[in-house]
Amino acid sequence: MATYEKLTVPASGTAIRFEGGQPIVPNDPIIPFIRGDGTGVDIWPATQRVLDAAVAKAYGGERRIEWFKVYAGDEACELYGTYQYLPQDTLTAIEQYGVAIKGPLTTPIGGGIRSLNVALRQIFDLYCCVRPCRYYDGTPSPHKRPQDLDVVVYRENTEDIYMGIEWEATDPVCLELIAHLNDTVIPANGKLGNRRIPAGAGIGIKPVSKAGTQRHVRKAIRHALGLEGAKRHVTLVHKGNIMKFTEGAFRDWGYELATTEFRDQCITERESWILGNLEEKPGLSIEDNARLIEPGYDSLTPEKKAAVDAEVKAVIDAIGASHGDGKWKAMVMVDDRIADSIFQQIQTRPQEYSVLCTLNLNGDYISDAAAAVVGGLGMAPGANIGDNAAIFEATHGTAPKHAGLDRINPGSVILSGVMMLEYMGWQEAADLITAGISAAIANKEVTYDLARLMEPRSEAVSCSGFAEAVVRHFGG
Ligand SMILES: NC(=O)C1=CN([C@@H]2O[C@H](COP(=O)(O)OP(=O)(O)OC[C@H]3O[C@@H](n4cnc5c(N)ncnc54)[C@H](OP(=O)(O)O)[C@@H]3O)[C@@H](O)[C@H]2O)C=CC1
Ligand SMILES: O=C(O)CCC(=O)C(=O)O
Ligand SMILES: [Mg+2]
Repeated sequence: MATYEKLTVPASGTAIRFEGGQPIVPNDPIIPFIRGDGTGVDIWPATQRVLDAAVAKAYGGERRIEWFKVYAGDEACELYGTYQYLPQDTLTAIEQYGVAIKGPLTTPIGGGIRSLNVALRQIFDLYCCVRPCRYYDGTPSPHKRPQDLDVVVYRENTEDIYMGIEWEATDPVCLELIAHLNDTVIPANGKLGNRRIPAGAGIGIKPVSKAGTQRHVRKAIRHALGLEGAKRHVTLVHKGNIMKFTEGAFRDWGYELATTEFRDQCITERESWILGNLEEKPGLSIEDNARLIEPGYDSLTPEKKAAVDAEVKAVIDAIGASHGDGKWKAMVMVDDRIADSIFQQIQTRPQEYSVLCTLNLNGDYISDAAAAVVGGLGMAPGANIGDNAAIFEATHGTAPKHAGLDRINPGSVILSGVMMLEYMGWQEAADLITAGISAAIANKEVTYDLARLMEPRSEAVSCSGFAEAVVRHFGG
């Protein structure tokens, strides 16, 4: 039995345990929660109110959540002492109970502590950050057709520059590292010419591993396998043209996984072109097929032409029988897009995308951008999922200027709670909340962020008022 310095475990309730990466959920799970900094004081109570009411209504007392208050951020320092931002008690509780939910936590810019949010993801190896972005009818949006965007951002959560391995420009270790790189490592590479890291630079390291990439892509593909029609689609989003051995490798390792472990269930975009061309023109030669899939084929060098020809032949030989004759159309399509391009495409051609599988930093940016399309950060939920734990949290931060005013939109944390209920298999309670949110919005009972976008502008309800509206509208 775990011991706690300052926490009191709920008198009743049972721990969720994990088997083979899946949660085994009792009827009375103990769930640790972190209130959060800034607007956490507003959005957490609103969320708890909605989750409890939904569980009570859905299961009539047969199931209930036993909330276990744990501390992080400013609140933790008040209870545990200065600089105790992430006490061991909190880590022990999350480890013991497995599924937790949190409000946002402040991270200072530049110096000061490193992100507690990122630390929690790393400590519990929550390698997938899952952030769905879909439109709720009636939500005002700056976009003409926000309903066309329905994507899930799968953001790798433990690697990339978010690992926080970096050195300040004035740190003697940084100076030593730069000297070593400039004098030994860069010249030894042979391809870096006379490039030098400028004096006075800070240094950050961007690790991206094959194992880290593939366990993440695996979850993204499994997610797509549960979808239907054109939504069975995973896009590997990267900046591999510039960062070839990190972002480019992410793409390559993603395709490798799709075409080995998921070979029977996946088709890549290029493979689909090759098989599609053959279906349209059954006698098509290898060379003509190659010409159709490779823009500028006729201007390529003989070696490059031969490589495209070989690719076409290899695809037809390997999967022509298993995936051809249109069978590939029912499979998960795996393609890739360069990250800057995806930012414009989710605005100009949102209906073409479904699961956006990204590295850590790209996913951070894209999840905020996608949220903006469907009405802003007030409706942007998220989950951090690993094999032995999961922590649910909104995409947004602490929004400090709104803290304590009972006006911020609690929708993102409430929807993160919906994701938690779904993860636990409590779909009936989750559905009540989704219906309640949809109806509250349709009824224009919304917080300031959505009210100011409504035309005509509507009267805003408070944060707690929105929670009450959601509960009132559980029936839809
Ligand atoms: N996972 C986490 O805990 C995260 C923590 N952070 C941290 O939060 C702090 C503040 O970050 P900041 O850059 O200001 O970003 P925030 O996401 O906290 O807020 C930026 C703006 O987004 C809008 N917004 C945010 N949340 C909501 C909401 N629930 N409802 C409606 N609108 C919302 C508000 O816009 P407006 O005022 O125009 O209405 C707000 O001023 C930083 O310390 C940052 O590191 C940031 C992201 C995630
Ligand atoms: O941890 C933080 O302060 C910011 C994290 C963030 O922006 C995110 O997870 O989306
Ligand atoms: Mg972010």
